[in-house]
Amino acid sequence: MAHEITEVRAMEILDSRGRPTLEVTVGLRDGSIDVAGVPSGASTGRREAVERRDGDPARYDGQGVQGAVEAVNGEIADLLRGRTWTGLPNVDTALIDLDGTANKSRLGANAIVGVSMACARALAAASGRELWRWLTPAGVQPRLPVPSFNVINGGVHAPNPLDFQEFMITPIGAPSMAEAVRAGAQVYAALRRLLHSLHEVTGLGDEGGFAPQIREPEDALRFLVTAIENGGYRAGADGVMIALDPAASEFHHDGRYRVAGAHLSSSELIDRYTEMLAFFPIWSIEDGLAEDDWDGWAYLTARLGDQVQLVGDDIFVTNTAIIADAIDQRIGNAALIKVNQIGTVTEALHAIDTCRQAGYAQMVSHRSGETTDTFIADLAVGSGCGQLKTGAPARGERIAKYNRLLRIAAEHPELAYGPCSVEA
Ligand SMILES: O=C(O)[C@@H](CO)OP(=O)(O)O
Ligand SMILES: [Mg+2]
Repeated sequence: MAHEITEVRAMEILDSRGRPTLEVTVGLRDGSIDVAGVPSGASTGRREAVERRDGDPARYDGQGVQGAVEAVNGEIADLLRGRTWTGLPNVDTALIDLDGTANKSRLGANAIVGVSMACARALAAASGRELWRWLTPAGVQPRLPVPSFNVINGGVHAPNPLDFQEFMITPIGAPSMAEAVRAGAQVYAALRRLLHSLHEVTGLGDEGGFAPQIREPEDALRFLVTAIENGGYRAGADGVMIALDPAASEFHHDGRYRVAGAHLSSSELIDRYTEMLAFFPIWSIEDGLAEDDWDGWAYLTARLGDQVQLVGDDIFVTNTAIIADAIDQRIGNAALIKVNQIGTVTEALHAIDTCRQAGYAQMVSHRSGETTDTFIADLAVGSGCGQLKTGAPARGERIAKYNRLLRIAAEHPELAYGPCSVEA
């Protein structure tokens, strides 16, 4: 069904790091009106869609988004308003064409993604369906995703010497969404008690995980296993497993990986992962190597791809063309899906579909800078991908997503839960 867009506007709001971002409102002739908050990354891939920042040092240290706001209120509103649109792909294609660059840098990916998300919401409302249901592609079974809670933060997300960025706990063995969230919260509480007892600081990183003053990744893994057990769970496939996002592009310099003072080659870092897999219940490693190290990734995938999920984030940037190349070259076996990394909802759904066709798993993801927007919870459910990472079970902007999942689960007991997207 076609809809006339009658209203498109944006304003500057703050994200969870206290940096400006956009809130976009889209309204339709039938009266549906909806809003989206735009997230923002810190460890960004080189080939991501580019967010537009003002650069005026007098405003928010040059981080303002007034230019992107003006792009929405001006050029984009002029394009969309007063015209009838047959659906979101139609709107998203028009936005891509209007921008005219390969990386959405002219209007700004932050401007475009906000419009795309708000439009999706307004169109869903007009159809009388919940967003997750409206987002579900034909032939796909929606499902509740297993959550990965980022409970120890390092890298560029925390002021500690830990080089690996994210240490997540995934309640693989939980029987339901509600029990998975409960497990996340119990282990998080147990981890806080453990760190206190060790006189470690329990200050938080950008995604709400603790930021202890440790530097060896294995120390963080030991903390996690102890916290899982202290929280009353088994560390393993029938209980709570561990997912890592080293975000290796951030510590890759001059062909070497700098981990806790050591300068490792790709294969030495892969050896280190192999040892970690032998000693700890790790089921997923994201960005285990840098985005430019495709040879290393090929070797990593050949060595560990049948034992562990290998997720491409910085290397794939939710870009269907790059993912298709990676599939051809047997690089990784899963993709992280971030809507703002590619810039429109339609393209993110396309990336998910490309993965599904090739048997690559998909994990929908937040950004380290977030608002209380819960779009990704609906996207994770609607796409049927089976996996979502959205930070610690703490801090409002992360909790908003987990609480949205709890609400969907409570209202729809018919929805399956769990991480088996590839077969779905
Ligand atoms: O690397 C990542 O996966 C993300 C989200 O956790 O971080 P950022 O948003 O800073 O890119
Ligand atoms: Mg990542």
